[in-house]
Amino acid sequence: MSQEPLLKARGLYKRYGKVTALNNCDFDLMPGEILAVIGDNGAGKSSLIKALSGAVQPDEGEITLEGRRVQFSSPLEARGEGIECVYQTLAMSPALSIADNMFMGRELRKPGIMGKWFRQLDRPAMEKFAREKLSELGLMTIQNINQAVETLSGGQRQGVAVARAAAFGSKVVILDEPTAALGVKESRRVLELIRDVRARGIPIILISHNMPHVFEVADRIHIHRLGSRLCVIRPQDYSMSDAVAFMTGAKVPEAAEVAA
Ligand SMILES: Nc1ncnc2c1ncn2[C@@H]1O[C@H](COP(=O)(O)OP(=O)(O)OP(=O)(O)O)[C@@H](O)[C@H]1O
Repeated sequence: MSQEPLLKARGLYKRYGKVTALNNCDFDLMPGEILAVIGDNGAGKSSLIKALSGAVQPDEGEITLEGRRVQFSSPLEARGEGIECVYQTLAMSPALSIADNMFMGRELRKPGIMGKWFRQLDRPAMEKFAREKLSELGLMTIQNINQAVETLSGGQRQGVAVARAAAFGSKVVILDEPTAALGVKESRRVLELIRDVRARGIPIILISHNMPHVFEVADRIHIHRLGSRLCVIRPQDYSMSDAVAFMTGAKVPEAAEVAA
């Protein structure tokens, strides 16, 4: 690798009692790439992305962003550094509108003399921003920005979550199983969104069990096994069954594959 990783982790450990979810785990995300993270159930994929996005704090190890050491004590801190994560369980407020959901926790407020949290919400500005972002990402099938999220289809909801991450994730967008609950058409749209985000120069970490999706969009595939990175492969060099064999331990990668 000639370039420096944008986001890098070395020697991460995360223990939950007797379970070691991350076991001396390394990780590299290169600028502008779609990196898929795959692994068996319980391999530690979610623990890894939670550590990278501030949702859990590793017990040991080091994370660097653009060469600078970072320690996130919450997802809010990671967001402040431009790392946005869409978790498996979409963190949305169903009763709130699309625009409100896009801004959750960082609402725009009108200027005024009062303290920040007492100032009036700037609804027109938030709606304008949400509309612009959704249209940038080709999500204008959503007609009404004030529509409650609970009235959207699964695909539209996922689209809003991805749009939110893409809008605010200035450095890294992390998507945990973004197509898991979706139909064929809706999955397609989310895969297109992922490519759109990359086209804007923002790298994406995609956690997925869906091998065809992974092989379709990923530039590289990080294979996670027993709490750490087993190897990194390029989809054009291996078949899906090779990847599954690595994941499950049925096949052991060569040294060269580990360093890819
Ligand atoms: N909060 C927690 N408390 C206790 N154990 C946990 C916790 N979170 C994760 N684990 C354990 O850590 C291990 C790794 O879990 P993790 O969710 O990271 O795996 P995963 O690869 O994302 O799995 P899946 O594909 O099934 O979502 C598992 O054995 C899991 O039971």
